[in-house]
Amino acid sequence: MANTIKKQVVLIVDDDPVTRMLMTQSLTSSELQIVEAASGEEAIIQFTTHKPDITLLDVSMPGMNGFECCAQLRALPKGAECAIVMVTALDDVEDIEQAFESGATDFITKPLKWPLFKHRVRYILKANKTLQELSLNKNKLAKAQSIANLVYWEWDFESEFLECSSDMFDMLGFSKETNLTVRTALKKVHPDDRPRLMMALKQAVYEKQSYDIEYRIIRNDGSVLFVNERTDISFEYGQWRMVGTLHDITSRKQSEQEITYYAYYDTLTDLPNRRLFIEQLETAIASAKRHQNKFALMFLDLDRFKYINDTYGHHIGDEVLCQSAVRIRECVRDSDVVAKANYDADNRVARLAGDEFTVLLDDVGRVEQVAEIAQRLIQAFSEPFLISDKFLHISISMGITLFPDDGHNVQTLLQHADVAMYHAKEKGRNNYQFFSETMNNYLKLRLEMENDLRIALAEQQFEVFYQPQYDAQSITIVGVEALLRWRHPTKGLLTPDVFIEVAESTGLILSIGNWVLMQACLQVREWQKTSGCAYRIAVNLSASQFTQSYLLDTIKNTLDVTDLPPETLELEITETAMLKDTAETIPLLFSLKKLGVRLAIDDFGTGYSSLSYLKNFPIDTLKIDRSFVEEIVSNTKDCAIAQTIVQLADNLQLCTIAEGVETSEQAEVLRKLGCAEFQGFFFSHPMPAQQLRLLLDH
Ligand SMILES: Nc1nc2c(ncn2[C@@H]2O[C@@H]3COP(=O)(O)O[C@H]4[C@@H](O)[C@H](n5cnc6c(=O)[nH]c(N)nc65)O[C@@H]4COP(=O)(O)O[C@H]3[C@H]2O)c(=O)[nH]1
Repeated sequence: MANTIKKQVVLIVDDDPVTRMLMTQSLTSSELQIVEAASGEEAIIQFTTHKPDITLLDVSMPGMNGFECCAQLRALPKGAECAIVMVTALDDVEDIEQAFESGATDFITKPLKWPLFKHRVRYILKANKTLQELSLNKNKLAKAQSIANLVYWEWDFESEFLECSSDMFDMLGFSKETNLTVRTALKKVHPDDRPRLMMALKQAVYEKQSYDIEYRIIRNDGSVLFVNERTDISFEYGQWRMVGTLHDITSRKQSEQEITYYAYYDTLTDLPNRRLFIEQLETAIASAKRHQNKFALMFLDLDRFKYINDTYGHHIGDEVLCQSAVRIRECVRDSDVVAKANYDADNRVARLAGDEFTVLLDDVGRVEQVAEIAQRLIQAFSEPFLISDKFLHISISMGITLFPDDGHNVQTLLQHADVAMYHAKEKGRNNYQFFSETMNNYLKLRLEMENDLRIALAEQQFEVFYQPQYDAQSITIVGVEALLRWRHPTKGLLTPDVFIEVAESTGLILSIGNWVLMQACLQVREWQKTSGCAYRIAVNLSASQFTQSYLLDTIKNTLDVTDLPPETLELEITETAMLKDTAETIPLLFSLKKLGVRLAIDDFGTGYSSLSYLKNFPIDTLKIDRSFVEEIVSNTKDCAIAQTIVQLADNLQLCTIAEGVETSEQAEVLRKLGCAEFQGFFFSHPMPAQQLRLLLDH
């Protein structure tokens, strides 16, 4: 392909044809295209058509003179980029000044020196091209800088003024006319960042060390701009100078802050999350070690939160968490302990997960102070939460550990606070507990037990024992109570008092309970079939089994599978379980009753003893608790209570069965009181199925 170099265009404007001709002759070459105009008016037309690179413009022409023409050419498109050289015969200073004022690039005087003329024109063309390229590059640079949010400045160390790009005035909030000095620019820097920048500047001036730092600028409207300043120091033309760029990194900083927020804060409550809390705890440990002081860690858990979430839905649950966060914060904000340590109280509270919160109290002098705050927190939750027109009562259980007394590292402190919190839950919730080593051992045992229970279930280490229940008059067996036993591989045969509570709290009781139910029904059905007697089987239901929505289906299914006559199955439920949530339990009791099974209240007299519920509930039997039977012979009060229970049962046409009958005297008193049935060691201990079969056979 031919290499076509674009010719540069020269416009010659002169009313004298001879001058035009001579100029053309002098300039004619393969690189230049010559265009002529005989007047200012024609020059405008030619200029618009050819867009020349240089215009040689005669000053004195009839009509529009050279100055006027020059001014008009400059206003045309591309007019600013063309070199306009005034050709004047008048070697007069005023003319020259007027020429520049009207926008001329240069001037040549007549008479023209022809050997020099073409060199002069070529030189001006070249210079103009370089200038244009320079201006183009400058524009490109300015554009690039503006895209990159970059401004620049220059400082020659000796002067106090800064030379800067126009965008820098905007960035700092100065008008473009401002004579910007280092001092005035520094005033815009955030006071916290200023000393750092001044230090860098000093090193630059005295040690010629360039710098690269980030700092904040406060703009006139108060908004904060984050900038990154990079500098370069050089020695040029006998002078030290420093060039710097300022990069607006505000959006990057904001993104960084956002990322940090998501990484370190809980978006629901705005509290520090687990990660930030662990870092704070580490810092607290390091600081307490350095200053040899104490701090406290509180571990809070909302009581019944799961219930609220399940009952009212997650949006209410979330609101509870938010309001709880506010209450905890408020309590801690007022705390003298936190104020004393000059820490940001808001950051002392964290949300670890779900309904678990922590509070760090620094520089604790006396443990009593911590107890006061704990009490204040408990108090703060005594007021109900108002959420979506509902008043919800939520309490907290709290475990407290102290550094260094209860642990030296994050893990131990947290673990022990958790143990203490667990203990608070066990103590009936809505309270706080300080950690103690005994507590720890106890909980370790519990954990072991929980583990063993799972194994027991998987490896079928459970057994059902049966204790006969006798008719008080005939002393014949009318039924049996199924009682769970655990044949532990190392600890031997265990009774429920050792493990039932752990099974309850871990939920394992559900699987265990279902297993007992099935096992007992199968067994008693077999006895019924072989003996032809309608023996009754009493099975204990734990509170959690009783609140399971599928209890009814479980019972139905067990009856179906075992073919047991429903009226021979008696479900023993404690008073407490039955009265926990009567809105739910009453319909359930009626549904169970509809299946035909019998219902007994276990340990009657030890719970609420609210007699009013008896007439509302479809109950068949009251079991007189062992505690009343124990001293029934010697203690008149116990005897009176037993009597009242029997009379009450009679009035309501319920059956009574006395538990824990150990002596014939007790049996005698109870018989006289009118108690219908007996169960106790005096008659028979709980025993394995094979053993009981022998008893039944007799
Ligand atoms: N001192 C004394 N005690 C007597 C006498 N007669 C019977 N007992 C004991 O009294 C308890 C009666 O059972 P409970 O009140 O339902 O109390 C039961 C019941 O609440 C619970 N339990 C037992 N088996 C199960 C089960 O399968 N599921 C559930 N949820 N709980 C069970 O464990 C509790 C304790 O059961 P056990 O240790 O088997 O203890 C049994 C029995 O061995 C006596 O004359 N003197």
